[in-house]
Amino acid sequence: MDSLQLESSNKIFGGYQKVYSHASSELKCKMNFSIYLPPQAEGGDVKLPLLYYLSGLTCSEQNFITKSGFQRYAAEHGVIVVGPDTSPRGVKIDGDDSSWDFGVSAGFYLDATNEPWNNNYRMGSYLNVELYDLILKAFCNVVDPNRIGIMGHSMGGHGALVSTLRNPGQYKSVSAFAPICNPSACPWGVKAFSGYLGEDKSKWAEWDATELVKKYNGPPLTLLLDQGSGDKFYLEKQLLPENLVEACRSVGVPVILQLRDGYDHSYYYISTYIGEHFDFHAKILKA
Ligand SMILES: N[C@@H](CCC(=O)N[C@@H](CSC=O)C(=O)NCC(=O)O)C(=O)O
Repeated sequence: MDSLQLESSNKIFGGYQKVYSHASSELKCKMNFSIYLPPQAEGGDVKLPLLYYLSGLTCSEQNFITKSGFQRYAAEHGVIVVGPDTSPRGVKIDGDDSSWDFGVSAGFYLDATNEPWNNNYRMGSYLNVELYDLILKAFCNVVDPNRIGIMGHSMGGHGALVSTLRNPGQYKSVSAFAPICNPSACPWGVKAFSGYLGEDKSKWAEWDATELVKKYNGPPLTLLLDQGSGDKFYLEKQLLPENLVEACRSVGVPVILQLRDGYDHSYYYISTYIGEHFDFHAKILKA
């Protein structure tokens, strides 16, 4: 683990919540990620399932580990959980900090093709290749490479869905809280995709779950979508889960949409249902 620097380590529910930093070659900057090692990882003689959690706009790796309470469920199920940051950090591109929904902490888990973003904003390759390989190598004694799933929230829900649909078989289970389901058709997505990918909408479709699912040709997959009915971003049509459900149904990809009465977009909502998502993933990853 020479290339990893331990930033923090705290005991919680019998395991350890750690944060590491490393130099990313894709993003050309120093990045943090979190990893929860449940008590079952102690000793390193059992290989455990791994879940990625992708956070939303304005987040770092800290929001999920301090606010969701997921460690209780990860410890119960014996699942390792990794949480990357949401964008490159400290690369200083003009305009990267002028709004909260584009640039810093808003990397959208894609590979930018438009200048000046294309040099650093490569979160798609960072997550699905660089960090993925680094985790398998650095934690090879405890991670089972055949039992990896992914989940996320909002922009991170979009990231979880597109990562799964673009890389068939890499993630065996997927779920999302209040995901941005059809970014080509909502204000957040139009702003991000115009900036990172340019105006050619055929490139947008490559990073849009509602478009990708229509062409999915991989192992059987059930998408678990979770949505609070009182979420202001849902009501403002930033999230559009119904579009993804309709696309799934049109091609026969199983999808579950859980509508949660009165819940908003916050970590109060996520912490209420995170246990159900661990049950969903554990059932698939431990089958
Ligand atoms: N600043 C915004 C609200 C930002 C916000 O709600 N961010 C969400 C993710 S939104 C989609 O990706 C979040 O997870 N925030 C972090 C948290 O700890 O709650 C506004 O002004 O509305």
